[in-house]
Amino acid sequence: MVKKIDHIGIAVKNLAAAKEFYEKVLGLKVTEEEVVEDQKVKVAFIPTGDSEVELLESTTPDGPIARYIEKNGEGIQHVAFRVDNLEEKLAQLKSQGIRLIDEKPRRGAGGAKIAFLHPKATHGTLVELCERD
Ligand SMILES: C[C@@H](C(=O)O)C(=O)SCCNC(=O)CCNC(=O)[C@H](O)C(C)(C)COP(=O)(O)OP(=O)(O)OC[C@H]1O[C@@H](n2cnc3c(N)ncnc32)[C@H](O)[C@@H]1OP(=O)(O)O
Ligand SMILES: [Co+2]
Repeated sequence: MVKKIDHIGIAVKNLAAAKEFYEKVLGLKVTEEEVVEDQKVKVAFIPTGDSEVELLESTTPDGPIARYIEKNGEGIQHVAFRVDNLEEKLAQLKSQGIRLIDEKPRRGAGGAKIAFLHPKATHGTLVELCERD
């Protein structure tokens, strides 16, 4: 079951500069920062009520965030939905013929289990599913 929007993933060129906008201008607070090597990103999480903003800076010129910015500029790169059982959800989507980027859960920020669905299968949005303890 999908529970809520877990986070909105925003691709930025410079994490420090973007953090400054969210903290100093919007008055929000970054609570966690982490490098996720598997995704070639450095992330900062900003809670906003029941969901979070995830700022993403690429750690390499060839990662998904670098490629996204190259094509589109900075902006919303994905929407992440919280699910209670990721493996079960992926099996269901697979049986429905939905194009998955990740057929098995990967390790995301904060130790979450994550998997991406292809934007061509979702009416144009890169969707992340995530399960947290
Ligand atoms: C840390 C973790 C966490 O939360 O814990 C994260 O979030 S990591 C977040 C970063 N990691 C990821 O994004 C991993 C999953 N992403 C990927 O595997 C890739 O970025 C893909 C989504 C498959 C795109 O790959 P690539 O750029 O090589 O493909 P491409 O440029 O040929 O794109 C294929 C088609 O999808 C579209 N497309 C590409 N990226 C898109 C996006 N972010 N949102 C919507 N559409 C997108 C392109 O415009 C193109 O459409 P047209 O053919 O019509 O032109
Ligand atoms: Co994410």
